[in-house]
Amino acid sequence: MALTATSQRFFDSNTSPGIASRIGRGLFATADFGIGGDVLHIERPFLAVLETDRLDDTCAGCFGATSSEQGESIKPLPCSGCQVTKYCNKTCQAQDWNLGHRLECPIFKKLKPRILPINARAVLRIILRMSAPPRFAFDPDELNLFDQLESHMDEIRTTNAPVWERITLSSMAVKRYSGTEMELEEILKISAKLDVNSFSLTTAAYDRVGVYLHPYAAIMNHDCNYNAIVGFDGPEMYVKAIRPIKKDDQIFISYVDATNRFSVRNKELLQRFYFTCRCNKCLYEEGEPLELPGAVVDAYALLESDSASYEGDQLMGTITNLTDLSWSISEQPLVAIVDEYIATLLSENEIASALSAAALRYLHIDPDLYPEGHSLRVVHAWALANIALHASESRPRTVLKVYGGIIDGSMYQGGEVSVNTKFIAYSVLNTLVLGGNESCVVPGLKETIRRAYAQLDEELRAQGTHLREEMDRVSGDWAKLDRVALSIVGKHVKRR
Ligand SMILES: C[S@@+](CC[C@H](N)C(=O)[O-])C[C@H]1O[C@@H](n2cnc3c(N)ncnc32)[C@H](O)[C@@H]1O
Repeated sequence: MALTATSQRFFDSNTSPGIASRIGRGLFATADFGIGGDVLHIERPFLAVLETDRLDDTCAGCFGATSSEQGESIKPLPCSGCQVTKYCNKTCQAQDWNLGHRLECPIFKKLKPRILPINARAVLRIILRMSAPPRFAFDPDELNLFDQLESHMDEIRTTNAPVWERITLSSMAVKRYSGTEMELEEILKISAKLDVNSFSLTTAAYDRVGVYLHPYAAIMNHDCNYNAIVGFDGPEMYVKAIRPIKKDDQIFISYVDATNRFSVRNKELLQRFYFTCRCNKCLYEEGEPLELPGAVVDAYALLESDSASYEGDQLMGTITNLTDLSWSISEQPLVAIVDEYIATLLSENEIASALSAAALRYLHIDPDLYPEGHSLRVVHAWALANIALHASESRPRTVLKVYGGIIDGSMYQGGEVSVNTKFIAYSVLNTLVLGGNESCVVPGLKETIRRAYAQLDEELRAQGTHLREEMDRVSGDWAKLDRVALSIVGKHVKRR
């Protein structure tokens, strides 16, 4: 299983594969890591393919990293051969060309205007590179690792008819369009491996743009109480420690949203990855009551429906129904409903309400759910700063609604308050950049945050505003924002 010097060129790792008790192979630390430490950094993907609906607006070489590096959005231009994939520049194009586009480009061109679905494009690329001349083929060591991955093919075939049908159809399409002599059964196995071993390819801020596979990263096992987190900076994958990891500890990531209840996590792990989790958290929570209150069942049903149809008022109603039950604000499904509420308010251009909800997440939900420096905590703080900056564009102070209700047993009247949103943004960015906490976000996002902070700092100084002298007013605004945020879930919510 050792990798030779050929493969090591493409990734840095202080890990080594080993046998994990009862769950096959796993990756183990060969050094100590502090929070934010780079457990694994893979520069060159084995496979990274865009979602079909991102092909038009996202570069298939850097996956948006060049735009965020330059601080402005770049409109990618189509490949002159197939016109299907698009690129920021020649460097991005060459990157994708060498990772397999040269092999698939004529097939995409022939199929136009039809575009194969993401899974079929991913499997096609694997098949083409497997049979390509050595110059264009996979690194032999990486391919050898890919061969060893589990496929769970029999479980998929016997227990998940819709997935099996999708895998079968896309494998048949790949066989036909690639002209490969590989047996269909072999292609089916590759498709199944992709399904159970791939990662969501995301932007640095965790928006899904495609699918990613690397057979070394795929050795990492899952634990609902994970110690490392995956992030992407364009095509580069980072795995960072979210808490201190000691040499010889096993590296665990979470394959699913670990903030979910036991039953939800387990259903997802079984349906998507075909295993029953054996981690300590699951063993401990296994006996959780199955009967959930009606409002909770309704909230889960809402989360399973199409998010494009959500409305802010409807989500606020769901939040109220859950808080009426004294449901904790850092317990699912309330956490996911608040996330959807923020996204929906932004799409409705309800910036002031989105700011209040993002403040609730920043001040009261994330600190309960994630350790300091956890990527999602940083990404949510960055979102709050951006919403506040957006609000400050129209007027310096934003009026926010306070809902009436009971907080800590005291009755609060509803009403309005106003806050200086530029100061709110500045203090969030200041904490992110100078707060002294190690963060698990990828270098590209760290740099983007640092640049935004420097720019705002310069702007405020040029206006003669010195935040140190404004501290009283800034803390006053935070106190108001806190009141606004808590009033969203006001009834019965205890302060931490
Ligand atoms: C992506 S692979 C990880 C590497 C795998 N252990 C191997 O030996 O190749 C995922 C598979 O590992 C096993 N696995 C990972 N985490 C597990 C967990 N928490 N509980 C039980 N099985 C787990 C399951 O068989 C799962 O399908």
